[in-house]
Amino acid sequence: MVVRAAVAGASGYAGGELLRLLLAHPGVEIGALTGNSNAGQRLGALQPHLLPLADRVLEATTPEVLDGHEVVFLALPHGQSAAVAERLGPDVLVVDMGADFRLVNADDWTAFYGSPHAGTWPYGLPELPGGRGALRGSKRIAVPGCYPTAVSLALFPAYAASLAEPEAVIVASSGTSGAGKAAKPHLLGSEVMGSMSPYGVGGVHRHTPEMIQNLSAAAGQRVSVSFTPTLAPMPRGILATCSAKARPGVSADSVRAAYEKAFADEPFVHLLPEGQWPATASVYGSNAVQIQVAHDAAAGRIIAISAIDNLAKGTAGGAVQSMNIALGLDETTGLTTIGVAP
Ligand SMILES: NC(=O)C1=CN([C@@H]2O[C@H](COP(=O)(O)OP(=O)(O)OC[C@H]3O[C@@H](n4cnc5c(N)ncnc54)[C@H](OP(=O)(O)O)[C@@H]3O)[C@@H](O)[C@H]2O)C=CC1
Ligand SMILES: CC(=O)N[C@@H](CCC(=O)OP(=O)(O)O)C(=O)O
Repeated sequence: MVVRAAVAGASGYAGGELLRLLLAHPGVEIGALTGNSNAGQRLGALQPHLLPLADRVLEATTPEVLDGHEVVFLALPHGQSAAVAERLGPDVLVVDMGADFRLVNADDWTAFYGSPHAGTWPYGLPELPGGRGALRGSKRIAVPGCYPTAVSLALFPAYAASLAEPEAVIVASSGTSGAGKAAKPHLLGSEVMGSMSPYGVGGVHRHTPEMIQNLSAAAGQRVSVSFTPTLAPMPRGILATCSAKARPGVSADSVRAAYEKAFADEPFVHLLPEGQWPATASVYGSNAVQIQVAHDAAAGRIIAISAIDNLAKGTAGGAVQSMNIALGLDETTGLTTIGVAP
């Protein structure tokens, strides 16, 4: 089976990474490529690493250009997907890499994104409890945010096994590509190089409600989340350090056993051997997730650390993995766990 896939937002970072993966996917033929301000440009001028597509010209992002494909990926700024998606037919598999359809609670959407809620689609994080069932045969997929991917995978086993109190504290560092290609003053090279800095502090980052949604579903009760993102001087990668108070009676052995059970059959999530720690360099360019967990007995806390590539498992790789499940393909088709090092 070969499906024809269009990519909206092909000039951006997420769209570019998606095309890199789709070029190596045996079940996908690349159809229309669209942009916004760059419509009419050669892709080679914008994504020079995608040599086989260098002479393709970006079209405008319209439903007419995107319709007629079996799969349409939307790699657009949040708030832009809904108007396009609603004009695509019900038989088209639409995979939204933006935030528009991730949240269940409309009030959360409005509070963090400041616009009316477009709706909720099946959530593209297959590793979560019940995750694959929601995606099989679906024609609509909401790809998770990059931080919620890293954080939810690091902490859901502790909540699913009732090992942690319902309050989580998370500090996560992201590479600069997480913010997209558009120029922003705090992302100038001279601001970022050789420095790390926090942003979105105090419960205001828009990924916070998404983390609460995922962890609360795993726990079966509301989990509060204190999330502090930091910017790291690297192009890609997220390292999420997550901790929660351990419930009475929890031991290092019970924590380890819960994580081993959660990830035993996962093709992309690797619980590292004890004593080895996740590193963004190890997952660079791959769909792999590295996780390690420890029980800090003195502090009475569980510490779970994850590393992902924000553009791979954190968006484009996660999108392809979920597309594979929706289409009934092997989940790993076209995806690698092999990183690039050093
Ligand atoms: N970067 C990352 O690590 C992650 C990104 N995402 C999500 O993926 C989506 C794309 O992000 P990213 O690639 O980083 O962003 P970029 O800024 O790099 O790319 C944005 C893309 O959207 C297009 N675009 C901009 N404005 C509009 C508009 N009004 N209508 C239609 N198209 C428009 C741009 O086209 P043009 O260049 O032609 O103007 C470009 O192709 C976002 O929703 C983002 O949140 C999700 C997880 C991680
Ligand atoms: C480093 C950096 O700025 N990262 C971005 C990640 C957000 C992102 O891409 O998420 P969505 O998919 O939800 O838009 C940020 O914190 O805003």
